[in-house]
Amino acid sequence: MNNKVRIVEVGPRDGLQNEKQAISTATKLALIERLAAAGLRDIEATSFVSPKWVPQMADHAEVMAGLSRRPGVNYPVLAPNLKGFEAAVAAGATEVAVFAAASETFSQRNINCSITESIARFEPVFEAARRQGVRVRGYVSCIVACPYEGPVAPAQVARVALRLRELGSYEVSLGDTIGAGTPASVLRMLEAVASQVPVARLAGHYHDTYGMAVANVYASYQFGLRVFDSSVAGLGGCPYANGATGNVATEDVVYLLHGLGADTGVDLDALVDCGAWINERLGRTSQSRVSRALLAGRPTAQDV
Ligand SMILES: CC(C)(COP(=O)([O-])OP(=O)([O-])OC[C@H]1O[C@@H](n2cnc3c(N)ncnc32)[C@H](O)[C@@H]1OP(=O)([O-])[O-])[C@@H](O)C(=O)NCCC(=O)NCCSC(=O)C[C@@](C)(O)CC(=O)[O-]
Repeated sequence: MNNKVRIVEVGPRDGLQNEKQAISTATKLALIERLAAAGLRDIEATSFVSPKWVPQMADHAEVMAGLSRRPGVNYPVLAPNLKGFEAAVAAGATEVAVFAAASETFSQRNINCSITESIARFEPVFEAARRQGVRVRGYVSCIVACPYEGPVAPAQVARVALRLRELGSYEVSLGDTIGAGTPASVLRMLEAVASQVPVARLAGHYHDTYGMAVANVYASYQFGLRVFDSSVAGLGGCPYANGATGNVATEDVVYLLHGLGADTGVDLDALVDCGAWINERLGRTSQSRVSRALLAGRPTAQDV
């Protein structure tokens, strides 16, 4: 079986979008550059959403203008509608991500419209993207549970994922937004989604609120997924769920996958240094267990 895994690093976007403190554009760019130097080839750089809704991403055009754009590295951005798409492309984006939810209430709170309305807003984005040769990724949030509605039916996740795929998403990323999933609930969801969308077109995007994210990555890898979203040092949080933590830490995903014999192309030591650097900048402690262990000089599975 294919052992190549693509990691989509979402730290500069999902990880930073909820940070209340001011983070300079220079710091964001330095983070992106360090991630690229550590071997990440897909780095979600920013989002072209309303600065009234997400002030931390208001410098999206400056971030895009300042990228060093290493060959072979993609810098996708979020775009919730045509306005965001046009601004993203004008800023030099060659890949965008639209984001829907499997829960009506979450859709309303996150993007101020119903699921059906969100799909209608995405249609012109896909059309424009096709004309301009821009790749589009689709996200589905609340793939296991919604902070307002509780458990979400796997069939509903499959419906939204299929619609995003039919519209032209090259890949659909499945977001456990509040990190409530367990391998059992994630696998139930994956079985439903995989009956509509090929596994090779799916990505796992798991938050770590309940400490289950690495287990969910493992279960999904065994199921056949080969693309995972993660955030260096586990940066992030969710504004819609009290106490929700960030994405699964990239360091933990890389350590897990390398232990399974998978090839991520990521240099774990350089990634750990990058995580330590951004944590120091933000005054945070790492959410990555692997990073904490390595920085404390503990032996790795390769040593013992
Ligand atoms: C989607 C909207 C814009 C709708 O917001 P709205 O208020 O319904 O939009 P509107 O079309 O009525 O426009 C209202 C104002 O927003 C402006 N506007 C309209 N569109 C844009 C745009 N693209 N960029 C900049 N400005 C925009 C528009 O020009 C207007 O400006 P005004 O006339 O009041 O000055 C808003 O709800 C929004 O920006 N929401 C932010 C959502 C967000 O970024 N959430 C976090 C990312 S999703 C996520 O984290 C989950 C994920 C992907 O990681 C997966 C997972 O873990 O589940």
